[in-house]
Amino acid sequence: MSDRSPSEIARETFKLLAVKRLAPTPDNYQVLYHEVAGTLAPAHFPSEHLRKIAGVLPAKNPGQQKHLGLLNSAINQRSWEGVQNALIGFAGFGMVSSGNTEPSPLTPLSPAAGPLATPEFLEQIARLIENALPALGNDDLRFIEQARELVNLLRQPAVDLIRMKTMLGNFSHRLSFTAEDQSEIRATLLHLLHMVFENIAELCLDDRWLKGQIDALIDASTPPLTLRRLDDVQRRLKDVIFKQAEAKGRAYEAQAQMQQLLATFVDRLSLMTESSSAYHGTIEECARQIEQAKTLEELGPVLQNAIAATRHMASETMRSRDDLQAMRAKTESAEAEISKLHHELDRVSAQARHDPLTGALNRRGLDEAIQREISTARRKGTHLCLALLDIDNFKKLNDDLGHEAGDAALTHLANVTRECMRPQDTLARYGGEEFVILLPDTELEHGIATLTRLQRELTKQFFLRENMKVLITFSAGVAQLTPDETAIDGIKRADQAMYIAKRTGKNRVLGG
Ligand SMILES: Nc1nc2c(ncn2[C@@H]2O[C@H](COP(=O)(O)OP(=O)(O)OP(=O)(O)O)[C@@H](O)[C@H]2O)c(=O)[nH]1
Repeated sequence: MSDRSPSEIARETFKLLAVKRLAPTPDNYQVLYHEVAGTLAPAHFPSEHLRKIAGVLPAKNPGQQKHLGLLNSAINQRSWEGVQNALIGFAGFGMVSSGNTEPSPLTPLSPAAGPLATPEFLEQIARLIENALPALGNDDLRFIEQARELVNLLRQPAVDLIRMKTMLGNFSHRLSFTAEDQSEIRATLLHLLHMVFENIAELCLDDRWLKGQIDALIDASTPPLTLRRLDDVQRRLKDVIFKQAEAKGRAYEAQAQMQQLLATFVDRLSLMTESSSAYHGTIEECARQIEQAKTLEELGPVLQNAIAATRHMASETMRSRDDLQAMRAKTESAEAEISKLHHELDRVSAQARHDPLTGALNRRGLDEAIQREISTARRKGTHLCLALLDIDNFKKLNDDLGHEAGDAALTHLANVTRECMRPQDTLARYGGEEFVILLPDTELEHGIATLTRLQRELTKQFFLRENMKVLITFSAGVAQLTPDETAIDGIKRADQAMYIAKRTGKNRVLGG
């Protein structure tokens, strides 16, 4: 330790700074001071560098400003501990300050919290978990409980991050199992559904309509699934169930008819047996009396008896024959009625929700689809467009090329439209040569663009008839449904726009 006075040491230090050509900074001065004084220099403290860092740190809110102030004063005091605390405080701003119950982004959640662990960020994780839950089903009660606990914890004003980390880890572990289970269950259910369809197909080999529907069902329920395709499965299945219920009813009816016929037949048979055994008895008795008769007078009453018994027997037989004939006629007429019903049913069920010619939905199918789309759009707050298109000069096409060509042109249009549509769009045959397209989540401008694209597509994909390229054009009206408009009003607006498109030259798409 030097015995010189501090002012002497200071003078010596300044000389040394000059000799060593060092800048007279506080750090350099301090180091040389201790060298001259022979005292132990404290560890180097990079005040200048730390001040530079403090200078570039953001001070966007009072919390950051406060901790920057603390940092600067710690640098001035050359306190590593103060610097460390100020930096941790700066990084973890965003917790409830003492004495204040309101969540505040100004104070740290905990020393371990990073700058992202703000209440907003934690709320996002809580919502993510809540939104994911419905997709994972309700089977695993422990999993749901765990998720709820986690969501509650995330929403607490002062989050224990260590506990949250452990719970998030456990949750994510369980989530992976549950998600795997769900995917397995889905695949197995689909497999079962296919088996059910195949089984129905086996049972109705003789019914071409049902077989066609079953093939379509198997096709529509093959992944990748979309809500639209599942909806198609549902509608087709309803048709199949309807038709099978009717077929079962018919089978019961035929069976009851048969039973009645057999019962009458057995009745008649027993009556005839009774009458014929009585008749045989009478005839045998007559034969015995004839054998024993000695005179012609004795034979008279016996013959009378025999004739009466024979007449009775003949009339009984006639009655039974008439009854059976009437029964047969009744059965035949019932059979004819059933067969008529069968044909009617074939026609009705084939058209239950799909148009048999184009495969598009029919009016009934459209009514259901439109109601569903309207409620989805209202629930999600999205836009729904309805487009109504009518083929131009279709009568001429029919007249020039024949009705069959007209049918083929309708099918062609439906096929090209389906190719152009998104999976969530719906095509329905509204009338003879009129179609409706439902465009969910679509604003008017995009609805019009979609129909214009379909027009262009039809100029590329010609309808071919006897090696002739026939251009099919249409006029269309598009309406975007307003929040409280009914399906009928929406279609009416689209129809009016389509009508104007026809009146103003055809082959046009107009907004309604
Ligand atoms: N081939 C066929 N023709 C049909 C069908 N449904 C309706 N039609 C015919 O479509 C034609 C429609 O004729 P119009 O209503 O005069 O319409 P258009 O000839 O297209 O005239 P614009 O609409 O003014 O362009 C009629 O001749 C109907 O017989 C069908 O399923 N198949």
